[in-house]
Amino acid sequence: MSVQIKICGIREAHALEAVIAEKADFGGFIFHPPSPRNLSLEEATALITQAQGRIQRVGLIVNPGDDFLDKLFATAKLDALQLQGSESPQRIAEIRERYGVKVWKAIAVATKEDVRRASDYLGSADFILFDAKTPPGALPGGLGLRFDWNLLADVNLSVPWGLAGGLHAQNVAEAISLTKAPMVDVCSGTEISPGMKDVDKIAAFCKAARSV
Ligand SMILES: O=C(O)c1ccccc1NCC(=O)[C@H](O)[C@H](O)COP(=O)(O)O
Repeated sequence: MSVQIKICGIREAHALEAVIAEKADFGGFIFHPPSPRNLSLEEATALITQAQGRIQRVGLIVNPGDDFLDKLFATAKLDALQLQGSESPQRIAEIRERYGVKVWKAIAVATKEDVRRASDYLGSADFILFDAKTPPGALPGGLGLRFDWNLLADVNLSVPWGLAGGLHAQNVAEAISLTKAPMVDVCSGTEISPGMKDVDKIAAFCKAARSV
């Protein structure tokens, strides 16, 4: 089976059309006000409706409270929620149960110990995304930083997983060959500047990921 692809940080209708045209598997929509890719509920609802039945829609959020999630799920129909903060396995189980949505957990990786932390989420998360750990005080993702892919050499999880962090068209094939990641996630590697997607970079990334 070929690698699955998620293009994250979609903000514009034409970028979403490009992601769908390239047959990416997942489109990511970010709800995090400090991010240059942040969407209002209104903006997100338009994109999520445009994407319905054409690509799986993943909402990305950091340590969300129920107030925000209640509003989000009242307006937007997401296929999965990606949690990028310090959410505990208990909180993930709670969100899954309360909203009846698949929950992905992003694990911030700098060391082997970080990779081992993924096992804490088996039984609560539906999907594990290994992403690069970012510096204290910085955004928890979308910075184009990568980690040592060798840290994933013996990953063997009972849930699906993916690789993120600093991927782009020029390195994604090597990353897949080395890690055997079944899914790759990219944000800044498909942009000309933070939050501005580029259709040629989206196409090049998808082509390179499928070349392995
Ligand atoms: O992208 C953001 O702005 C962002 C903000 C807050 C939390 C997470 C964020 N992105 C997470 C992603 O899923 C990215 O695709 C992932 O971190 C990889 O980003 P990049 O290294 O830029 O490809």
